[in-house]
Amino acid sequence: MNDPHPTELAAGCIAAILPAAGSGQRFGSDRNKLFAMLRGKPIWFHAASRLAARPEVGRMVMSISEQDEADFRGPFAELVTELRIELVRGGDQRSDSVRAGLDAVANDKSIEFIAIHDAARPLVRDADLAAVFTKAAETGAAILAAPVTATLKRKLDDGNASRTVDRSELYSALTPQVFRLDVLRRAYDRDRGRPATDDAQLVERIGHPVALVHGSADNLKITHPEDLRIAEAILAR
Ligand SMILES: Nc1ccn([C@@H]2O[C@H](COP(=O)(O)OP(=O)(O)OP(=O)(O)O)[C@@H](O)[C@H]2O)c(=O)n1
Ligand SMILES: C[C@](O)(CO)[C@H](O)COP(=O)(O)O
Repeated sequence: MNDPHPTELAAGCIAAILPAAGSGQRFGSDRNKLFAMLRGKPIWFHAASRLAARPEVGRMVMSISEQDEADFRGPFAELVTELRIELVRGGDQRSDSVRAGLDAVANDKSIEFIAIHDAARPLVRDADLAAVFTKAAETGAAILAAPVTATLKRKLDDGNASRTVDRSELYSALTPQVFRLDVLRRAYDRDRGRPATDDAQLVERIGHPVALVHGSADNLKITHPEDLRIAEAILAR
């Protein structure tokens, strides 16, 4: 049941970290996929502006690659300033990029929570942001997640056989993933570099439960070129 008295988050108590230092291999462009334009603005700007619009978000930190620095400090500089984004250097793995953002805010006494949001997810809904922020305030760790709707198969042998997987308790993890600062700091301090494709996995490893908050399926991650066309169609509604 939804808590009739959700925990209120103080204005400015969240630092948003946007990992934007990936190589976009699956997108197949010679530039960062986050520079692709969506209704006149780059993908990263759509993602960042939705977080920046929330009153709970007091700091915006984006992890960028060395090769993209000239773009963010040149043609994109006005947009970066408009959203008061602090740029930090990302790393080889997504978690290295998140850690760089975490290090930038770790000693800021005004920050109680960290919201990590893929800069590749331009369509996150404001209502979903409010819901995952509220749940994180209640539990210390919460992520947006969408129930799996397709029938899932596990590949057997070389793919010439398969088995159906029970999907009844399965969700696709989305972002933002929101954690109390001390929880995420502890998870990253304990991280010994084992692969992790999201931050919730690191928090699970220190034994802290991570709550799932129903997220809209249109909070898609721009991964392949066709995802951009889907995003354009959604915004054109
Ligand atoms: N070392 C990395 C890898 C990924 N990311 C960011 O994490 C988000 C989700 O990653 P993904 O969609 O996989 O982006 P890429 O890693 O760039 O894509 P690919 O796996 O196709 O190369 C993206 O905003 C990406 O820029 C990052 O900041 N640092
Ligand atoms: C964090 C994430 O978006 C949750 O689904 C996903 O794990 C990112 O994976 P990627 O391979 O870095 O895109």
